[in-house]
Amino acid sequence: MTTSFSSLPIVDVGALNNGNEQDLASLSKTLYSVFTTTGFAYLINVPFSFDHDEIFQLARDFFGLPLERKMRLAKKSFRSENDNTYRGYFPTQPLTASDNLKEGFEIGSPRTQPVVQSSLGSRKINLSEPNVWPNEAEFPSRSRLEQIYDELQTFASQLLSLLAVSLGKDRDYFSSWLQYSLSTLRLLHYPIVPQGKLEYAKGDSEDNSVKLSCTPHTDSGILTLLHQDATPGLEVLNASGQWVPAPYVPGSIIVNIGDLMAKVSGGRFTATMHRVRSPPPKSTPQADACSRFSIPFFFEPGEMCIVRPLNGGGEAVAYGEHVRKKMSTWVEFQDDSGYDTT
Ligand SMILES: O=C(O)CCC(=O)C(=O)O
Ligand SMILES: [Fe+2]
Repeated sequence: MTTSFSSLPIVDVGALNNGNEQDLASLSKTLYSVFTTTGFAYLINVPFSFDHDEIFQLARDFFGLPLERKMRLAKKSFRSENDNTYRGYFPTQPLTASDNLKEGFEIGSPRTQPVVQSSLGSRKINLSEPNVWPNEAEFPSRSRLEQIYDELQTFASQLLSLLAVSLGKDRDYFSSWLQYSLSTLRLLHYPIVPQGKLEYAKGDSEDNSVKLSCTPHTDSGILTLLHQDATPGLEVLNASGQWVPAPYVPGSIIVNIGDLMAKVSGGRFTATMHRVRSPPPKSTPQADACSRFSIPFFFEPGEMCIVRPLNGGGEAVAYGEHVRKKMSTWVEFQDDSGYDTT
């Protein structure tokens, strides 16, 4: 259960670099405490070869491509002649999702994954399909993004080991989950919403004039590592029903628990609801436009990984089934021929 927190805790993960056993044990306890209360935290001293500026420059480079080039990478639901169903680009959908106004580019594992035929059947979405990329000349950063994917996967796996220990298991308890992991690195861009097109959040008792670019949700997987830029917007729901802002803290990333890990922990860890407010509109035509970029990394097990609560209660489910069920609520998997061409 979440608590009535008023800000997110900041956790120093430097112990993962120094490898000191006592520090690691203490970090494991801290993570347990955070994930059983807020479900969300800032992490500092993260062990990456890239910094904030570099990763957001890559996102700006991608979204700066002409729409027609990005649409060549669009998922089949947006461009029927394309083969990719799960990885690739999705455009903004102002007609069906004006309170979810975002474009995105999604990358799975850089390594080829075996297609799980038995789970594919007649289904439209192939969770294990290869990535699609712009050509090298228009976007030379493919290998850098693949490297970033791998670094995020390694770091998330280290956190998972600490979570296993915090739940009374061996460090390697969840390792088998990660064969053919479906983790997704998602570049996101929330454009400025033109005045007059702003959608109001429904049933928001706290403030009826909230404009959203990403509706309230929990993430599906094990945990999410989020890079966000300095444009505010992310808000996290506390136990009192208040939306607590979670703006960028310089040098940090955010971590939050997904549904899967909440389930496996028998409800001890909490998958906390969050949403994103629309970037503020330009106050005058001369004012600087300040659209928002964010880069979540959804850390996920393999499609066939069987997930069951550690305490033995509840039903066992294959992760692929869990994620397919959840997908029906994701805006980028709802067809919309009226994608934004502006
Ligand atoms: O943009 C953000 O800050 C959060 C995005 C998010 O929650 C998501 O994509 O699941
Ligand atoms: Fe999310």
